Amino acid sequence: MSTGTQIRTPETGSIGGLLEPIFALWQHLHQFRRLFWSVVVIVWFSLLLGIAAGSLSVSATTALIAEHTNTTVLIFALLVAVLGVGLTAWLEQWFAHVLAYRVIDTIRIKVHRAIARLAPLGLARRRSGETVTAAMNDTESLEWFYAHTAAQIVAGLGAGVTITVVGCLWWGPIGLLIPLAQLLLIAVPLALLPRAVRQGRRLRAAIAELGAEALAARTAARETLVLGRLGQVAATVATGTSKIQSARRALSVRAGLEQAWAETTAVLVIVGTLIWGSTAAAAGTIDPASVPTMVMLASMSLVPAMAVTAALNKIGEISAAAHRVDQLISNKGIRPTANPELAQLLPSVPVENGSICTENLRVTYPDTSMEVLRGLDLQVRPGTHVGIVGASGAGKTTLALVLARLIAEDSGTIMVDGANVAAEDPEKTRTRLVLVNQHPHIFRASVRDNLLTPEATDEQIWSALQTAQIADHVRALPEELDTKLAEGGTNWSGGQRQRLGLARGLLRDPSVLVLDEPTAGLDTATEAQFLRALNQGRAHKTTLIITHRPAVMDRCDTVVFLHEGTVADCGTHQELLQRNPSYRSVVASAEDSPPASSPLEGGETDG
Ligand SMILES: Nc1ncnc2c1ncn2[C@@H]1O[C@H](COP(=O)(O)OP(=O)(O)OP(=O)(O)O)[C@@H](O)[C@H]1O
Repeated sequence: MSTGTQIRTPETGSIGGLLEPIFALWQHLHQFRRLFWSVVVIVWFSLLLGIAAGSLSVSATTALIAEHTNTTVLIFALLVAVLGVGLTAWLEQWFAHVLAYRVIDTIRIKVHRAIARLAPLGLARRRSGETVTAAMNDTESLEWFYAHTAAQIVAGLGAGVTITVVGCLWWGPIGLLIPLAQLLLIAVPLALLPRAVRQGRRLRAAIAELGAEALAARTAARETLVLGRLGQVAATVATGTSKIQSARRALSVRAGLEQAWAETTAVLVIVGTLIWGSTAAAAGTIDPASVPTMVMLASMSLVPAMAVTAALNKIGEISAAAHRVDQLISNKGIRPTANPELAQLLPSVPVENGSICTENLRVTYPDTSMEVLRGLDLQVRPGTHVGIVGASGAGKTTLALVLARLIAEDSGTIMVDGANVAAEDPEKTRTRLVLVNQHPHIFRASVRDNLLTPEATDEQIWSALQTAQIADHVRALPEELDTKLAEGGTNWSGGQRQRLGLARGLLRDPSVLVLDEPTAGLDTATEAQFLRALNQGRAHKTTLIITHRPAVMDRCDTVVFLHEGTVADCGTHQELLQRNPSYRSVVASAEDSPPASSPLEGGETDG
């Protein structure tokens, strides 16, 4: 079963593939750079204080055993260092998480904006649900980077350099062994980074795929049962789960190896220092009392590298999640925006409420090369009811989407009410031109709230419900307009949901109403009543009706016949039937096919 998930996750991992998403993550930090550097300083202090506390504890113990006079100073310094460790640990947790939550909040907003940009494409391809599942999981997993990785790597490297400098000042050139030991410690995690990236991508892709499958199984629950595909769904879920398990297993094996290497290296460094210190003490080159401190310092000098290793351990998975989020955020979709310069260049034309004019309109969907609208010229006179007819794939819905400014044109002009829509905010155009989908979304809210026009009076609401042929049904509900609907409108039939969607559009009373297959879920009698009511309710107002139903075509003032993204013909239904054989065959095939109905998911059609 394919997921249709929007985000691609290449299987190959490389340092370039790792660095690009990590760089994108750094960019999100820019806005919070002060907080970030505060965390770096806190972690840096925390690491150094830890090293100091460890070393001081050994020095103090040695001094106590040797009954030196300066033990009080050492014990006091140790206490300060221990308190410092506690304080910085607390501050690190606090500040690092504040930083992480703030950055994640901004990413979440960017993800939501990206989804809003892509949703109109999702309307046509019904894939936004998968995108949301993947994007939200991936975004959450970035918390680890901002809270436990980014500042820790920078501070770890900084503390490593500090220790090296101190070591060199103290022991001379022998201090240069410290960075060598640190490099040795992080050598394996660094060498395994490309593998970590590959494993991370495999895991994130498997998680997203399973999420998408779960969503698809929920959406297609009825088809699954009716067509006896329950076993297949279970098998798909089992395959997805085992893919996640195998990806996690590979990841743990690698992470375990890195950890084992780090710990072995640390032990080797400690043992090496002990042997060297004891030999030097025996030879009388150094004070034997300084050997324990030296060993402790050697082990503590690896703490920053340990911190870097721990952070590198997760970096592959983080990079994969970042890659997916970045792909989503940077996808521009084809959402139109206003061009204010155009507004100044264009001569002001008289406003004709309800007029539509397109010239040489061209639209191509992203990630495809096929032009869907190919130089479409359309003229709609104000106050007319116009049918948009064409074979499946002719571009009817695409025309509706571009008119409603949900997707952008490649080129060409669109004038609505005499105004060039490219020059104005799409939101403004949508106050004058309202699109009603064939499958409207029903919110978990009252009928009234579902109409999405809070300022409407009860009288206006009932009139819209009446025109949409749903008033009787609402009147029969226990609390009429205040009756709560289930999420997705699952306690209503498909036809009822569709009529509620129609009422939404009618209530807005725009100068242009675009209806996508408004009667597809209605029986013939209800369709006739609806068309009569629509003619009365929107007399002298422009209505574009995308339809496959001959009865609707016949009621329209004009029918625009689309063929392969252009206007092939235009006239009344009867005129087109007489003169256009292609139109005749489209109408004939519509008559032959059973009435289109709403999807089975979550409700039944009453058509
Ligand atoms: N989001 C999308 N991405 C890529 N191609 C798309 C997308 N939506 C639609 N298309 C393609 O654009 C063409 C026109 O689709 P459109 O939905 O506008 O046709 P239509 O005339 O409304 O068809 P129908 O009567 O079957 O609903 C089709 O070939 C379709 O595959």
